[in-house]
Amino acid sequence: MLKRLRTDFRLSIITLLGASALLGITPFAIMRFLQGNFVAGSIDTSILLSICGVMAYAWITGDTRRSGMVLAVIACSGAVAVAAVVGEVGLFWLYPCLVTAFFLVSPRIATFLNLVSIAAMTALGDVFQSDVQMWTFTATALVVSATAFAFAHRTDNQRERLEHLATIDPLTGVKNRRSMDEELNLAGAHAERSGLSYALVMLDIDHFKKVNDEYGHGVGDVVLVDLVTLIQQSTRKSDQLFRYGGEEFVLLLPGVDGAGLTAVMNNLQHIMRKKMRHPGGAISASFGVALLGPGESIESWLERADTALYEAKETGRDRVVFSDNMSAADADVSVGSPELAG
Ligand SMILES: Nc1nc2c(ncn2[C@@H]2O[C@H](COP(=O)(O)OP(=O)(O)OP(=O)(O)O)[C@@H](O)[C@H]2O)c(=O)[nH]1
Repeated sequence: MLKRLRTDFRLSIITLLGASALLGITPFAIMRFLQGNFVAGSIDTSILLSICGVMAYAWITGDTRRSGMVLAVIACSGAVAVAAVVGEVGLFWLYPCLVTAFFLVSPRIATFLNLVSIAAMTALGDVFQSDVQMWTFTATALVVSATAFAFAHRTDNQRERLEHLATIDPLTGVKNRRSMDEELNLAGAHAERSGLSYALVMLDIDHFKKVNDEYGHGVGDVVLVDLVTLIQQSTRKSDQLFRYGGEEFVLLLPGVDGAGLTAVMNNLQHIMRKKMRHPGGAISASFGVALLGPGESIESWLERADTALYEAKETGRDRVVFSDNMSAADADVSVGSPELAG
């Protein structure tokens, strides 16, 4: 439970808001019933129950996006309703609700909710003792909203930037190994649910060290970027390329097997041979290919592709080797040879 609170920011805000609502609104609900103000007491009770319901929904389903949205709407509309019933003292509740909305939904939606709530409050002219009080309230509420927006917008940008830094390889712009682990797990779960076939291609540039040694790291970097561009141009949009490390890449291909996979690999190798160049001439790559087997773990899948790549390197480079788990018939290659013509 504590781990979920630590790792899920929105869930922690929903829980904090729920706990604050329980502690902060309950005494007011009781007091209003005791004072005979049943309308205000009922509104407080409804807000309390709704917040508790949303909090329970968020914990059970993990859907904090929807829960956050509902909670932000409940908080803002609840504050307006309370002010409409109890008058001036109810105004103060809107301030925390305006700020909280920015923690629960996107800055744009929170701003919209803020403006609607402030406009609704201002429209309830009876709540205010004077015009000066009304405009003071409107101005201060707008200042609170604008400040909260600026803060939330900046935080969102920083979060996106951090996410980018943590998941994207800065040289080539493709996803890094960390993202790959997540995507492979998703692919495994999807394959189990839907039965869709997934192929994994591990590829490694041949004699890349020579390129670096002879022409410098700058030229090596250009070769890496060219390789990524070439693969992305030669594969489908749904295929995903990851930088596994150094000059090694992983290509995840959904929905291909058998003859289709053989054709994809033939095509890729053909294009690489034709177009991959460095100042000293052509550049080749070796490929290890594995199809995800039924019930197979991601680790075993990766290991089979890696073993196939190792075999491609050991048997001369510039070739494609299918993992031996893939039958020759599926791969549309001759029986007894797991590799395509090198
Ligand atoms: N330019 C550049 N080189 C890199 C980068 N990352 C790793 N390398 C280099 O890639 C080379 C990999 O060398 P090796 O592992 O010996 O592989 P190889 O020379 O391609 O040999 P084989 O794979 O056996 O064909 C090393 O020289 C690394 O310095 C990078 O981001 N940029």
